[in-house]
Amino acid sequence: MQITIQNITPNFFTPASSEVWSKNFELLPNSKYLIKAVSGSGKSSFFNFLYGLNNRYSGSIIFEKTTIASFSENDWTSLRREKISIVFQGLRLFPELTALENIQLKNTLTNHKSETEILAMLAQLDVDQLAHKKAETLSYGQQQRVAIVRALCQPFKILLLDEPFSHIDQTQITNAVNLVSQEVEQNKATLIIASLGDTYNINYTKILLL
Ligand SMILES: Nc1ncnc2c1ncn2[C@@H]1O[C@H](COP(=O)(O)OP(=O)(O)OP(=O)(O)O)[C@@H](O)[C@H]1O
Repeated sequence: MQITIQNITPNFFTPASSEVWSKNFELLPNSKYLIKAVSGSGKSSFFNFLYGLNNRYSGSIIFEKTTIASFSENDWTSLRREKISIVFQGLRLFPELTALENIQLKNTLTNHKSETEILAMLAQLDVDQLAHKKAETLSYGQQQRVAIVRALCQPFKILLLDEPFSHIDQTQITNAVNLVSQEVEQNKATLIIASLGDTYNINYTKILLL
């Protein structure tokens, strides 16, 4: 899904000059982007704008030909079920549910993956043995890997990952990047990763400094 950004600026803080704020640019389907940000420069705010959780900005964000400011809550619900997926910086797993229950809660909305496929993805990130453990008992790096798998358990045209690998070791980052890349290509999606510095060895269409 093509995303057109037209001159957006947050209303609740004054951002420093960057390649995102107050600029016009497009994010293309089948492409990978890195938002390389300084802490506090607004990358989580930018993701919240794209995910429809915050509309306190001037300018326009356009999905294909429609400005997202015109979407109703119902529009957002169906977009978040079938078109746009996210790993939040804070993950937002349900602590009392197991890793697998967290994933299935999302997956059952569209029955996107079978349980066998979900367990295979968890195995690819070396957390399959934790499938039946409560999320709150997992380390942050293990929770990150569960949240990544959860985000892949729906159809999507846009995948937003906010510092998704910050607590994961290099071997597992490589495995996670491979899994994410494979799913992004299958979905012909736009991948947008935010990071404070690491580039994760991904061949980006463009790196934007924020
Ligand atoms: N609800 C809010 N009300 C007022 N100011 C806010 C709000 N949310 C964020 N801010 C401010 O907006 C700026 C950007 O915050 P944001 O969380 O988007 O940054 P970030 O780049 O993701 O930071 P980090 O990398 O440290 O997580 C900060 O100055 C923050 O204090």
